[in-house]
Parts: sequence; structure tokens; C-alpha cells
Amino acid sequence: MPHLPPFFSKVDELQGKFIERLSEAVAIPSISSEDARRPDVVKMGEWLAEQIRALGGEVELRQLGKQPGHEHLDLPPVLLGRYGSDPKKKTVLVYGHYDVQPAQTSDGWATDPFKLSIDDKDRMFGRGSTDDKGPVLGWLNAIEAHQKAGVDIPVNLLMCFEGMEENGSEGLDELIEAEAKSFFKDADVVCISDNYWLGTEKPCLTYGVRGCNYYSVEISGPGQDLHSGVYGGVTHEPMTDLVRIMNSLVDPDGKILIQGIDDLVAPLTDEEAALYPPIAFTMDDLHQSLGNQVSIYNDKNDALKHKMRYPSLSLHGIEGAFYTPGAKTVIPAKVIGKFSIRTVPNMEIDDVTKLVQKHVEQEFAKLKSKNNMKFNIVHVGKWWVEDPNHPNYTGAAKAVERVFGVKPDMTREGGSIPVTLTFQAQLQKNVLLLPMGSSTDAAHSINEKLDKKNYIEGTKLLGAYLHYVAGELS
Ligand SMILES: C[C@H](N)C(=O)N[C@@H](Cc1c[nH]cn1)C(=O)O
Ligand SMILES: [Zn+2]
Ligand SMILES: [Zn+2]
Repeated sequence: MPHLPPFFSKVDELQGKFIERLSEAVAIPSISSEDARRPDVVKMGEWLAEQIRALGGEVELRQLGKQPGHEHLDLPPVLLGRYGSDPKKKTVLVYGHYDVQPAQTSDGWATDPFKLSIDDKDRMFGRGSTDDKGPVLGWLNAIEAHQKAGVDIPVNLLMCFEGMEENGSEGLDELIEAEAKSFFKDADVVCISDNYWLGTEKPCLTYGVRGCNYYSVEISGPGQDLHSGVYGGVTHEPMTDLVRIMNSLVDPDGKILIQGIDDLVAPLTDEEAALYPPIAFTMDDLHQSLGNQVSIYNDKNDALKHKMRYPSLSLHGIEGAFYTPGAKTVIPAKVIGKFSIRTVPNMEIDDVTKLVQKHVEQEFAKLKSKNNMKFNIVHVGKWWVEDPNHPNYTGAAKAVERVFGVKPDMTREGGSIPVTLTFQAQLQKNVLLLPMGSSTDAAHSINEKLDKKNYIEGTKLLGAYLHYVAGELS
């Protein structure tokens, strides 16, 4: 691969510009789950489109109409881009997302979440730095470094960047289905950079994700919030009901308490169990990324299995609860509890939902409360597992070895990327997850960051992958 050294040198030379590009992106608070931020999500899509056009790519911002259930809101557009259309070359479809999770300084951030701040260890802090603005910009950086180094990109690139990934990817499945035989028809393989290494030193290739079924339980009763001194003891309290229901879902050791859920999980075979011990992952890696020694399991292999191949149930929050500092003596009139289940093979979305709904209804009935309970499905997305012996993976493994000098670990991601399954099913093409960020990046959390090294070497990796996958596919 004689073209790679000049490309790598150009990436190093341009790193200041690439960091500036990330800094501009982080400054746009494109939070897809907050209605008031929707204009910023749109602005982010437009900014990205301009960046790609400036590099010579063709871009369409495809409008998706109104957001189901929020008809006052337009969905952010999906960016469909193309760079190169040489019929002699193979075509790689890359996907990423330009929306981010919510963030406020008051959540506990050490710096402004929407201002990229670089510390003395070259850690670049900012919402979206690792999830997923850094990796998305990695593709653009790779194009620019090729151009400026005078190195031809050996594949055509199709780009699909969405603005609703953190909010259920609304509208995307329909778009992919509609465009499978038109915009996406030339794709030979799919590559997604939107997950994380298991530790901080060793890259990985990821061939599976867990699904995510997200639910809410709404309990309402009194006509308005009440004074707990005047009405405490004489009314059924929505919060008391809700806390009981939420408490019934999962135990402190992470065991899901909903009857029938465990029966849906594919049994662990000896062959699969043998995959975990060789993975370069230690309990120290886990504790470092958790920020404390609070792991449920003491054994690395148990921890890996519960990250990758067993389901989990997490309690996320209670809307309507009194949560600010102080001691307000209120009885909230309506509260909405939110929780999700990360699903794994062979859990079908609807089977899980039926069990969860039945459980919640039974638990509420046990309370004999006069309040009202509503169970809602917020969004769902299925798990995905891919064949890691495909040229898409062998090409990526060679790129990792070239850039990092090690063979990658083969992992399954505990998080969810709903579009993986849609691409696999609709395009019938192999899908690869090629992460840029590390386990300590704190995606979705306060102080999210991307290490400068991961961003710059990750840009080299994405570029090198295009060369190696072209070789493997030809
Ligand atoms: C792994 C990916 N970067 C990610 O963060 N995905 C989200 C997707 C999601 C599902 N429900 C809401 N967002 C995740 O795993 O939480
Ligand atoms: Zn995310
Ligand atoms: Zn993401």
C-alpha cells in the first residue's frame, strides 16, 4: 500500500484543521430529543452538508416530514452524500449521526459541553466529540487528506448521516427501504463508526449490537400537585405507585425480574464462551471507564458477556418528579417513569413488549391504587449480529494492523445502533462497525471526550480501511 504513507503524513499535518472542524461541530447543540433544540439539529445537518460540498461531494438533505407523535415538529433531514462515482471502483456506504444526547453544564460538566475544550493530556471534551461527531468528521478528514496528499481514494463513497439516532432513528428505516434500489443500490459494503473500543489501547472491530426497547409508565391521579402536609395520607400518590412498579423491574445485581424474559435469550454455546477469554480487556479497564469500582461481576469474562450478549434493564428517570435541590413538600400529580431493555439474540421486540406490559399491569393491579396507569412504548430497535469473516472485516483488520500495529479484538457492542439491521436486511450487504473512540470517552455522560490520538489515528484508520477493503473486495 504505497499510497498510505503520504496520506498518513497529510493527516498529521492537517490535524489542527481537523480539530477546528470538530470544534465547530461541537459548538452546534444538535440535541435530537429536546424539541427546542430541533433548529440546531437542522443547522448541524446543513453545516455538515456544506463541509461535504466544499470537499467536492454531492449532497442532498432529504426531508422526512413530521415527527410521529410530535406533529408540531419536523424531523431533521437525513444527509445523503456521494463522493466519487467511478464504475470501475467498489462502493462503500458510510453511516453516522450528527445529533447528540442532551447536556447542560449543571449536570456536572467540568467545562461548557458545547465548547470543545482540550486539556493537557490531549483529551478533547465536548458533547458529541466521540458520539458521533468526531467519527463522522473522520470520514471528511480522510477525504481532505487524500485530496491534499494527491492520493486517489480507491472506492466510491456513499454517505448517510442522520439527525435522530439518539431519539429512535425516526423515519430512517422507511428512507432506506425506499432508497435501497436507488441511492443505496451501488453499495458493496457498509461501515459505521459509532461505537467504542473495549479499553483504551486496543482497537476492535464490532460485529453485533444489542437492541433497545424503551418504555414509559405514566401514573396520574390528583387534579394538580398537592401540599403533602394537607393531603399526605389521604390520597393515593402517583410517585409511590410508580416507585413500586419501577422497583419490581430489576434487582440491584442487574437481574431482570420480568417473568419470561430470560427464556427469550439464546443459550450460550461452548464455542461462543471461548470467544471471550482472548479479548484484551481487564477489570481495571472496566473500573476506569465506570469511574469507580462498582462493577457487578468480578470476572472479566462475566463482565464481557453481560456487556455484549445478555440483556439488561436500566431505569433512566422520572418526569414530573421533584428533583432540584431543596425540600419542596409536594405530592406530584403526574409522574412518568422511563426505562429500557437492551435486547440480544433471540429476543423479538414484540415478545419482549408483551411480557413487559403484562408485568407492569400486574404490578399496578397489586397496588389497588385509584390512580391511572398508562404504559407506553417510546421507541424500539432490534439487536444485530453480522458475519465477521467477510472481506469487509478482513480489510478492516488489515487497516487496524497497519495503523496501530496490533490485531483488533472482535467485539459486540452493548449499545444500540438501530440502522445496522436495516442496512443488512434492506441492502443485503455486510455491515461493519469500526470504532474510533475508547472506553473512557463517557458517551452519553457528563464530560464526554475524544482523545486527540483517537481522532487523528482514527482518521488514518478510516482512510486506510478504504484502501484495504478495496483490495479485499476486488
Ligand atoms: C452506540 C451508539 N453510539 C449509541 O449511543 N446508540 C444509542 C442509540 C439509542 C437507542 N435508544 C436511544 N438511543 C444507545 O445505544 O443508547
Ligand atoms: Zn449515542
Ligand atoms: Zn452514536
